[in-house]
Amino acid sequence: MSDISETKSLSSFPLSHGGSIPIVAYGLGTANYKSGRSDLDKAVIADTKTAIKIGFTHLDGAEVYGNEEELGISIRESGIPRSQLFVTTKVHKSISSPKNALTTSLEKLGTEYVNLYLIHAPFWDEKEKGITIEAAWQEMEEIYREGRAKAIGVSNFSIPELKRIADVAKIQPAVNQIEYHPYLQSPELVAYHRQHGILTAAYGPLVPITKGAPGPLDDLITNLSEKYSKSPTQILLRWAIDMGAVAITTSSKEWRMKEALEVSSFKLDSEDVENIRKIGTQKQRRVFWTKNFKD
Ligand SMILES: NC(=O)C1=CN([C@@H]2O[C@H](COP(=O)(O)OP(=O)(O)OC[C@H]3O[C@@H](n4cnc5c(N)ncnc54)[C@H](O)[C@@H]3O)[C@@H](O)[C@H]2O)C=CC1
Ligand SMILES: O=CCc1c[nH]c2ccccc12
Repeated sequence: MSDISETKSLSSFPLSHGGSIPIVAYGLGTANYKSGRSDLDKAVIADTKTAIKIGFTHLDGAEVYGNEEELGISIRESGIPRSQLFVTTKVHKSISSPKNALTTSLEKLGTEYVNLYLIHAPFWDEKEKGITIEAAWQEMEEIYREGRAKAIGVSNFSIPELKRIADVAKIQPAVNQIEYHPYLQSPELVAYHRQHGILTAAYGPLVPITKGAPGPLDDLITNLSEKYSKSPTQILLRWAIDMGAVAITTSSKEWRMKEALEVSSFKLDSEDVENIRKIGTQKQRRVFWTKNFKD
């Protein structure tokens, strides 16, 4: 992770594959995902266009969210040049061939490249899908060399899975997108990221005030909210960023989107970052992919 002192007033973090990644992302995967429908979801388009209009430049999509077409339309209709946006998508269902999967995703997105392409999760049956983690990563590297992804990475990978990649990689992952918040700090994994130049991207950053509430941080978050005149949401998003992670959040409400974007304009004092970290360790809560992780 980046050094905490370096994050002051930054709106992006550098990526090991070149370029930079905005510190806050708008996610299309929880509130927005589309299940089993073939028609366009107009609400997703409206919400995503609002997100782009008010200033989100980092958009977090995935094959399995079923809304890459909606994301593509939102980008085109936003009027913001593609070069000013940072678009992520991920492969999971079609992991048998990441290269073919990306071809389909790019068609749906209506763009020639993504800024970041991720293997969504290491949880697949290698015999059934006919591909190992090592072979999947080698295809990801080809995608990077082709220029169809400006950076490549993974999501939900643990240290043993990252080591399997490290053993064969010519290009190490730039990012591991994981569930990360004060109640799920995965310190060994995050230390591994730091040692190997992998940026942590945090999904579920608000778990302590959503599915993880109530909890030991409740009083501290209320106090810090008063101290900084910022909402509990902003305190938690900023905590993730001040720990060196990109914060991926979502909402269909414009005021919540604005609230999230405003976290670029302040920074928590280091003792407050540390207090949240310390008190957060009193509770452990994983919300996503709970059947797959062995911990
Ligand atoms: N790679 C992966 O496996 C995963 C990736 N993601 C990505 O991360 C994005 C964000 O994930 P989330 O966990 O939804 O993010 P999150 O932890 O930021 O939660 C967002 C939700 O919290 C609500 N919220 C905000 N402030 C609140 C408050 N004060 N009280 C109560 N509710 C509040 C919002 O309205 C929204 O519904 C997804 O859309 C997706 O793009 C999410 C899960 C897994
Ligand atoms: O990425 C977030 C979790 C997730 C995994 N598969 C799906 C499918 C649809 C929405 C979210 C997710």
